[in-house]
Amino acid sequence: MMTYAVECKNISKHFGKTTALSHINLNMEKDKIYGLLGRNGAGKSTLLNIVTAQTFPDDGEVKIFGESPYENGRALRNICIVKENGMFLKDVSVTGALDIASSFYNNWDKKLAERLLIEFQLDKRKTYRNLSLGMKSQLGIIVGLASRAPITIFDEPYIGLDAAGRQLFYDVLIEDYMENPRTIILSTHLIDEVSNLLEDVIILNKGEVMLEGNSEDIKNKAFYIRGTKDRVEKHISGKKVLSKEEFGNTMAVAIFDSISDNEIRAMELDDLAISSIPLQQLFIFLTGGKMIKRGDINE
Ligand SMILES: Nc1ncnc2c1ncn2[C@@H]1O[C@H](COP(=O)(O)OP(=O)(O)OP(=O)(O)O)[C@@H](O)[C@H]1O
Repeated sequence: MMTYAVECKNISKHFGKTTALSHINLNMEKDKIYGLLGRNGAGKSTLLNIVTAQTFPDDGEVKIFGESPYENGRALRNICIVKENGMFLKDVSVTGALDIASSFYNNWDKKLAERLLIEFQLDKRKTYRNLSLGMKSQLGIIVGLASRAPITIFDEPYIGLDAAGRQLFYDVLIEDYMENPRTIILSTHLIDEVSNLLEDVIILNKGEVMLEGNSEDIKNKAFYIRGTKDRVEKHISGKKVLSKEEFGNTMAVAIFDSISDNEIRAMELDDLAISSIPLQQLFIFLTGGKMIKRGDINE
């Protein structure tokens, strides 16, 4: 039987009357990059806090490489979570923070940490309290990447980081992942920026898994189709339509469904324009207010 890097079985979590997570079932494989996506309040951080044993679920079970992470130091050394703040004590210096991290993670890569300090131009002597928002993000990213932890989680890691800093993060992440594969979970709102990095996507919506799967497979089901109204309607009959707009005799629809090569050829013969929907736009269609349940999407 396959041992997953992360297994979530029927996890639910409530805060008072708020349901943060409801019956979450997920398996994440070893050595894969996952995107954990969801609107504000969807439950992403709560799920990641449960996976890293920082919060207890009300119900359900988490396993990290087959073991419960709760009060299990050995399992926790396999996980590095980088969050937007609160990573280190205020008086610790950048050097001190890296020393602490290096003693915790078995696969710590000192050279990578030093290279990133130079590339980010982060002053090693500064204490955590004196770092700017972006510098705190830089330190978190250095720790996350240099930890080489078998499960590395980035929960919105780049608050305050400029576009060049984020690009550096993505570039080093993919470069180092190719040489040292591990399970990486990226939770972010900047979907366009990371969509090419993600092998699998998990979309949480209102505490439930709305969609999960291979990102290429998902992108291959998401199309805009545009043409004369009657022809568009003929070809989309029976397909799952995410949005529909009409301009006079023209209709533009966004669909999320399997389309065969034959169907594409038939649409082209009818002069319909077909283009793919970027992941970020698909995310907006799926989570943009309308309640679409998992069962409506995953056949
Ligand atoms: N400690 C807490 N006490 C009370 N409610 C909480 C607590 N933590 C989370 N919640 C609630 O649980 C829900 C999920 O929150 P969570 O932080 O997991 O969402 P998120 O997807 O990470 O959101 P964001 O993208 O805004 O960070 C929200 O309704 C939130 O208000």
